[in-house]
Amino acid sequence: MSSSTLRVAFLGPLGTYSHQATNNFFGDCSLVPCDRIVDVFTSVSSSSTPFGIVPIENSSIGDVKETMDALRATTLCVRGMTSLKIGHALLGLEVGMRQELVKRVYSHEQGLGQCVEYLALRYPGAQIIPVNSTAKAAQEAAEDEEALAICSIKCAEVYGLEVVDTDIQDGGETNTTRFVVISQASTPLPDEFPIVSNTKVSNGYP
Ligand SMILES: O=C(O)C(=O)Cc1ccccc1
Repeated sequence: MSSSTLRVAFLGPLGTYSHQATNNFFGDCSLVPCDRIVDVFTSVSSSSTPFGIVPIENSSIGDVKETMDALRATTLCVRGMTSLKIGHALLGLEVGMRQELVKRVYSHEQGLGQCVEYLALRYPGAQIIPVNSTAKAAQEAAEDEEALAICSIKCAEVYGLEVVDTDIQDGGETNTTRFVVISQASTPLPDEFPIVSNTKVSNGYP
C-alpha cells in the first residue's frame, strides 16, 4: 500500500523496529513518531492520526507488556498485523572497546529481554538500562562513550555509531516480533489495505 498523506503513529524516534514495521505495512506514509507505546494509542484516539502500529508479541519472550496494558484500556480496534524478523546489533562509539570498560547497555525492555543470555555472558559487569525504544538507546549511546545500545543495525548510520556485534539475540534467526495496526472503529480502511502483511527481515528499511 502506498499513500504519502496517510498519517501513521509509531514508537520512535526514527530507526526503531516499529519504524521498519510501519514502512513494511504502509509503504510511503506520513510518519508520526511517538515517545512511548502508550503515546501511539493517545495519538490515534485523540488526533488527526488515523492509524498506529505497535509491537504486541515476540517469539522468544512473549507479550509486550506496555501494548497489552494499553489494549486492555482502549476503545481502539486492531485492523491489521505484520511480523518482523529481528536481528539485534550492538552499537557504540568505538568498535574495539574492551568488555570491562563497557559500563552501561541501553535498550527497550524487549531488546534487553531478547538478549539476556548474551549480555550475562559478554557484559556481566555492565548496568542494564531500559529506555523507551531501541532507537532512543542508540541516541543515549551516541552521547556516552562507556555505553552500548541494543538496536537495529540501521541505527549505526542514523545516529553515527559503530557496529560492535550483530545478531546477538538469544533466539537466533527465528526471533520474530508481531505488530498490530490500530485505529478508531469508525476509520475507513484505505483501498488495498493488507490486513496481514508478509514477514520481512529487519536488516534495514526503504
Ligand atoms: O524499540 C523499538 O525499536 C520497538 O519498536 C520495540 C521493539 C523492541 C525490540 C524488538 C521489537 C520491538
